[in-house]
Amino acid sequence: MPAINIAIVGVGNCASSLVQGLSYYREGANDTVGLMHWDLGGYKPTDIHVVAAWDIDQRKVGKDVAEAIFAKPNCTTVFCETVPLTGTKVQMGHVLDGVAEHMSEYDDHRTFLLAGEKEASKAEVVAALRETKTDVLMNYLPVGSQAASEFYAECALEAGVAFVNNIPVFIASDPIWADRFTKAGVPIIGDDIKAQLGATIVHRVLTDLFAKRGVKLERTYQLNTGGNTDFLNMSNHRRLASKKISKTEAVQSVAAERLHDDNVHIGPSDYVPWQNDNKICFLRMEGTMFGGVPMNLELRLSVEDSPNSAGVAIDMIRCAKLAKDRGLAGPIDAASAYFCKHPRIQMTDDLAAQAVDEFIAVAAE
Ligand SMILES: O=P(O)(O)OC[C@H]1O[C@@H](O)[C@H](O)[C@@H](O)[C@@H]1O
Repeated sequence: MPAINIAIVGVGNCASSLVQGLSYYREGANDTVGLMHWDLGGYKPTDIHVVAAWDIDQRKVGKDVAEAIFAKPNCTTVFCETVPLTGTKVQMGHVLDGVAEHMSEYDDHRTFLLAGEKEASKAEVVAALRETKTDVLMNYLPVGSQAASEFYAECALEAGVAFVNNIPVFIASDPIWADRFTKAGVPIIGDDIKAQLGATIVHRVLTDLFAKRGVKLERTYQLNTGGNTDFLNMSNHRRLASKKISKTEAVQSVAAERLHDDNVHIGPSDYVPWQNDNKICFLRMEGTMFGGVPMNLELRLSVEDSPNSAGVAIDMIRCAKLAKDRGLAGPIDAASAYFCKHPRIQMTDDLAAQAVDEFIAVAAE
């Protein structure tokens, strides 16, 4: 199998976990533990190589990706200390609204923004994608980066590179963008990555269970706290809107009956700096069961957010490459439904898992 060349936009915690994972699995340790697929349609994690990367933070720009992933403000757990140099240097990106809160507003770090460093133009990004023979572009910009995500989506379209939209900005699920990818012959998977065993999938599976067992879900909340830049960004409500829509729709879409807005509260709830990349989710579900008798369920989930995302990203990359190999274009619906919170077409996670397996089997033929 040939290699899969990926480019990364936004060398934050999620990118750090992904790149660490590529080394972790390359070293042969724990071959398959923590993966949904070791061999996905003939592609293994060891086939993935980072060939281009963009960021806008001086602490990362100019460094090899293997070093930039450990630069501040990244704070995720280091589970692979020795990541060999990739030979790929982080380039200055295009800023627009793709700037994290800690750099834009109440900010000690503004100086780290590369004043004087020329921003990458669209032509330069497209040329770099072509020169490096990038197969898949991973969008890891901060939540709320609408314009910047659209800029890189445009670059992917022009370069004919598959686009994986990990963030809650609506591109794969937006009919106009979906149509543009279809017409350009370019596959896209998105929107908003659903963590391996995160708040969304747990909440969805339990909501589906209520539906299947005939228990009427009356009220629910999902409160999340964390201390990474994602949570810091989301303390700015302007950047939060699409994230709340994405997370809420992910749960509403599997409920037997849509809950009234007053009875569902799902969102990032608070920024707790000392938590760093540890995310804690508090979940409550209230229902009515046999005989109209009430019940409730409470759950607390504690996860390291970024490895939890990387465990899914490693499969999205390979599905995007399989789609590209097969000449598929536009949103890849099975993969988007299984791996993302806000796909164009929602499915239960059981059906989505089955649809992904079928997609892999057909795509690999
Ligand atoms: O735990 P959930 O609800 O699946 O959400 C997790 C993911 O949500 C994404 O929006 C974040 O950018 C990721 O950092 C995170 O891993």
